[in-house]
Amino acid sequence: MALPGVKKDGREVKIYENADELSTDLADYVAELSEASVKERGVFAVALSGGSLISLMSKLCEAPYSKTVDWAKWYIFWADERVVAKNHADSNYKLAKDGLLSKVPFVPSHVHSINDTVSAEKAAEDYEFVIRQLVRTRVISVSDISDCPKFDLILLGMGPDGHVASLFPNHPVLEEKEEWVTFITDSPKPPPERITFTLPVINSASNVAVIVTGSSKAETVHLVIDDVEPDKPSLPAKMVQPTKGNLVWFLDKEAASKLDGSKFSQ
Ligand SMILES: O=C1O[C@H](COP(=O)(O)O)[C@@H](O)[C@H](O)[C@H]1O
Repeated sequence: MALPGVKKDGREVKIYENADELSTDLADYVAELSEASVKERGVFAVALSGGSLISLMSKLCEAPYSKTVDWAKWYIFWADERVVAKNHADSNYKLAKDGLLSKVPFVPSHVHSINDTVSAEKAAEDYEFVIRQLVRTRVISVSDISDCPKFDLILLGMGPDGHVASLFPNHPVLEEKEEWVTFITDSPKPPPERITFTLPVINSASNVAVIVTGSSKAETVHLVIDDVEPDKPSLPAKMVQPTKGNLVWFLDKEAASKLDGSKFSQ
């Protein structure tokens, strides 16, 4: 069960005793959104990230969710991907395949991984093309205030430097307003070549969840959520502000340890 959290500026912050409790509630949250979306639209379009997120989603592959979630209605995407072969240890697809996709009955043709045989630039272009096709057929909704895709759920992690997806601090792609998917070849965290959803796409989603654990990220969580130095250039995680969608932060106690305590009394 979450410790007392807070709802602020449309953003919900949930804090858990440990990663195990976070994982249980995250499974519940994703399963509920899946059910609501399938009821409303007949499908659930969800974008994953890599990193620690996938092991924190493991409870979704266990009972009761393994049986109750309508996996056949899921369409899977990646909010970011490293441009490496799909069987490479750095691949976000491989991470999800080993930890998630191989454990429950997803429809293989609904799993939209990147083209790993081309350059980062071409992979981003191809991925945006695939998303455009699925927006056209309404597998992915469209935002009513921009022409951006409106994913039912985008799941993000956050690095200690405040990066989300492959949007890194001070990188020019933070300014990208036209493309839905872009690429970088100079990631400060290896591997250097990556593709990533842009901020307009992330901020057009119906639901965005940022899942963060561990004390190494506590200072950045504090800077982002307590809005320290609001006038300074933003950390990428601080720029995640869905225009009309819901934003939920899932934190364990360590990641939340530097938050202003007063903000978390009910
Ligand atoms: O490089 C990446 O890092 C972030 C954060 O990873 P974490 O292991 O610190 O949670 C991840 O969300 C992103 O997808 C990945 O490519």
